[in-house]
Amino acid sequence: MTSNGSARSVTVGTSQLNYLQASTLTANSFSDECTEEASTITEETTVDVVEDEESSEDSVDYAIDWGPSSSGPDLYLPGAWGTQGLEEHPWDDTKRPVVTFRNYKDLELNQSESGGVLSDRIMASCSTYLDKSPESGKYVLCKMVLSKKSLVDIRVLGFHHHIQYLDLSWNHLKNVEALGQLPFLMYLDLSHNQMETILDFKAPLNLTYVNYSYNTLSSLRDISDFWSIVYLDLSHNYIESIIGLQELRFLRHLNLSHNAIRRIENLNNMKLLNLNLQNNKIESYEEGDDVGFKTLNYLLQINLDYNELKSLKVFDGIPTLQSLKIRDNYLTELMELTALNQLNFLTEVDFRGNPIVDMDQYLEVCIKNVRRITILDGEFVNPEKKMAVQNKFDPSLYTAALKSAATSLFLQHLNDPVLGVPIVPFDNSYVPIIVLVGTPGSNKTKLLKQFCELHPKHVIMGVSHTTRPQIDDTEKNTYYFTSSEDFWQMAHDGEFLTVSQIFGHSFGFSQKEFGKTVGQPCALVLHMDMKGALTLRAKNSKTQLVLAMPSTREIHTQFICEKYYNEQKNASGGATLVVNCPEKAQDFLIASEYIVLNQNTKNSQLRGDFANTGAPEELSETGEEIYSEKSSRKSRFNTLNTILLCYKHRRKATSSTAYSTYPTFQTRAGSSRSVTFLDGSELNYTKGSSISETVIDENEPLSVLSKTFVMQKKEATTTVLGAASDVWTTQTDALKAITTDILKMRETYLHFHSDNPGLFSEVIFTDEESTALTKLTNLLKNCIIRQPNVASAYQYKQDSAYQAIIATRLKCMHTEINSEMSLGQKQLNENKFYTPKGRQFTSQLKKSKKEIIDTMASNRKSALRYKLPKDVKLNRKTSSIPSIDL
Ligand SMILES: Nc1ncnc2c1ncn2[C@@H]1O[C@H](COP(=O)(O)OP(=O)(O)OP(=O)(O)O)[C@@H](O)[C@H]1O
Repeated sequence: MTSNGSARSVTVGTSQLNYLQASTLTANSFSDECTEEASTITEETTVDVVEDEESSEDSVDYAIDWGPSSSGPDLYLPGAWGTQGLEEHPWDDTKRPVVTFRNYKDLELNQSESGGVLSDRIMASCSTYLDKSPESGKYVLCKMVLSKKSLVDIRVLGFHHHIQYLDLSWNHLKNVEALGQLPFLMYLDLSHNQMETILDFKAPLNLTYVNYSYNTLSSLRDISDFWSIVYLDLSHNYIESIIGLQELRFLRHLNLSHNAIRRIENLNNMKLLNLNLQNNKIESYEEGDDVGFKTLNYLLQINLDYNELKSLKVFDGIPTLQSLKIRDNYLTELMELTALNQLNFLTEVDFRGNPIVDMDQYLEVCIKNVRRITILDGEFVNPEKKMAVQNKFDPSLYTAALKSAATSLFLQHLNDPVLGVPIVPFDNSYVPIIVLVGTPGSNKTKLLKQFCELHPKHVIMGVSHTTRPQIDDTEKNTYYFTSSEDFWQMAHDGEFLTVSQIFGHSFGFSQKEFGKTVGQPCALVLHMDMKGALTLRAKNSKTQLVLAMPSTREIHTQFICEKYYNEQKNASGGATLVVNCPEKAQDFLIASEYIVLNQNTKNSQLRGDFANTGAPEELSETGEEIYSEKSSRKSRFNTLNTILLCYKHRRKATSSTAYSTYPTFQTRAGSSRSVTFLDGSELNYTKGSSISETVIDENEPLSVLSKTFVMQKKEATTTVLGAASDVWTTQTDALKAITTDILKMRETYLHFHSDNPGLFSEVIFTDEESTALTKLTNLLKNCIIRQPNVASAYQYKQDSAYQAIIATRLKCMHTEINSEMSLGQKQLNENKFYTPKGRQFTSQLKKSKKEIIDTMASNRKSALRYKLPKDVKLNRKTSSIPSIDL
């Protein structure tokens, strides 16, 4: 025997060889030739066996180390029959005793063998290890590597029904019916053949590995008979659609790459771990029962490289996904990445070769949406980068608060303090501050008011500024209701200590408001969200935080419902249109001009920027729309008692049946109008017709109860924007959404509390009022009494140092005024102010005036920057602590 490995001689006992011979003969019906050869081996015959490190493809002889005391039937062979499936590499030749009777290369092929007919001779030289037959208990050949043998006819395999492992790759096979007689077949490699049909033979009992890659399959069929398959490779074929695989409930690895598949379909409920669909023609995501990756609840890896995908929506419902490869597709929208933000286990994504990769902020958006990302486009994502992105888009409560504190400090420093206003440095304040911290809708405002009424002498309620509209008169003293412009002007002027955004509105607590407790023996009590409270805390560590929440989720939900929705009055429900109104609401018209409402609409309110969203009073002769104050949308809706609500306020919404009877704007009797929708379709309507389609997009969300629609007017055409299905929602849905938001916030706050022990001085339940008020009172006592220098803060205005500063500033101003006056006097003397004719300014005067203004400005600046002279010392008197009777 020849070999290409290192040869060694082993003495094999007769009984062993007889056994080998016998078992192989009985089990495999070897040819006579083979039998003869085996029977010529007698006692003490020396057989060449080979240790070979190369693959078994060349069917080299392998050694069997029988061991000194081993005898035939009692031989121990690892991996007894049926256990192979449990091992990692069940047919790994390097771990097992392997047998081959002859070397394939030594065979002189006869005519039929050369023609591609598989014979026992070839099989004997290509078989490898033994295993015990479950039928006879004798050892039989189980592994057959028949790769690259130019095979066309493998019918002889039908006589070897113990084969478990069969490698038939790189042959010319078209028909494999004979495999139907191998009931124990587990591993089948038929890659690189000419197969046109998939698994066209009787299903073995436990086939687990199937490789049909590089064949000519153009379609699939129902292969549910082969239910035991775990690994299925169908790559490099011509398959156009995925069918017939759904019943393979043990299938874990499916390779369909390099085919002509256009749709991801018929994969529902499969337990795949690994799916390779690269190099196909998958284009778009379609909605449907059997399309997409629905209910693939085990999937870990998907490869969709080199397809034609434009959207990532298809990945929405794969909770377990860890790796997503989608190179060289047509992704052009960064927004698409938001589809991945629910995939909590996704750690590796590859978008190389897509247009989005070249977009600004690609990296940030990726990192933001794939929160656990570790490998992006083949490169490790640096944790610092991740942290930076997280701080930018989704900072932790602490980070957000610190950023906000830093911003407000920065703004304060940019702005000179206003002269004469006693601005108390917040960070050095001794004024006790108690902040009730909680989510919106937790009823803390009510509790706060009760607390202030309980201790009118010792508690001052801090009033914040807000851009949200006032709901009713009870809110009069709760906030300073401010326009957005004024609010942000104040913010930029550094007047706020905190700024928070809640449900699209801004809330700020001003330095000035804080100053109002100066000189009073009181504590300042206010309510805020967590970010605002932490900002105050960051600036003044003496701020006492109190977590104020309803005691249970159920009660919290109930409070939210009471606050944001009046269910009693909402008799008949109604559709809510979430309209995203652009800043210039005037550009929009509300479609249903007249809305007939039922009786229950007394509390309907118009909110938002609709004041000028008027429908035209009438049309002029030339078709122009004429507006008047009377026709403004606000007055119209007020008179008609229509329900138009800002979605973002979501409060006191009273719904009722609303009938849209007229289209948007008044058309002259009998005349008709047309509206062009997004998809280009047109809607014609005349006076009296009702319109039920709706849409809109962008910026501020508004709700419109009743089916109405909003359009953008552009000269002659009126276009309806957006897509109706996206924006319509019922009022109940809107309430659900806000409840979910707030309850989520509740969880975050509670976690924050448990993660930061000691941060909150007290926790109170807003639904247990008397206990809560007692706790607050005790806290108040502690706050006020334990402030050692409380009195000196109250004496601030009497502080001589403070007076010295003010005096100096006044002196500077005085100098400034004097210098202005003398300059004016000088010019007056020089007669530069007036023309001979009288009271008209000359250009020279204007110039002089400018000079005066400039001088004034620079004087004022220097006056304001005046620092405390070194010899003036702050002399805080520590007077006795005011008596507090609580
Ligand atoms: N200056 C501020 N900074 C930060 N958050 C603030 C500020 N003023 C008010 N808030 C918070 O804004 C949120 C919304 O205010 P709003 O008045 O709408 O609340 P609410 O729903 O009435 O609250 P509650 O039901 O707890 O009384 C509340 O959580 C409130 O505490």
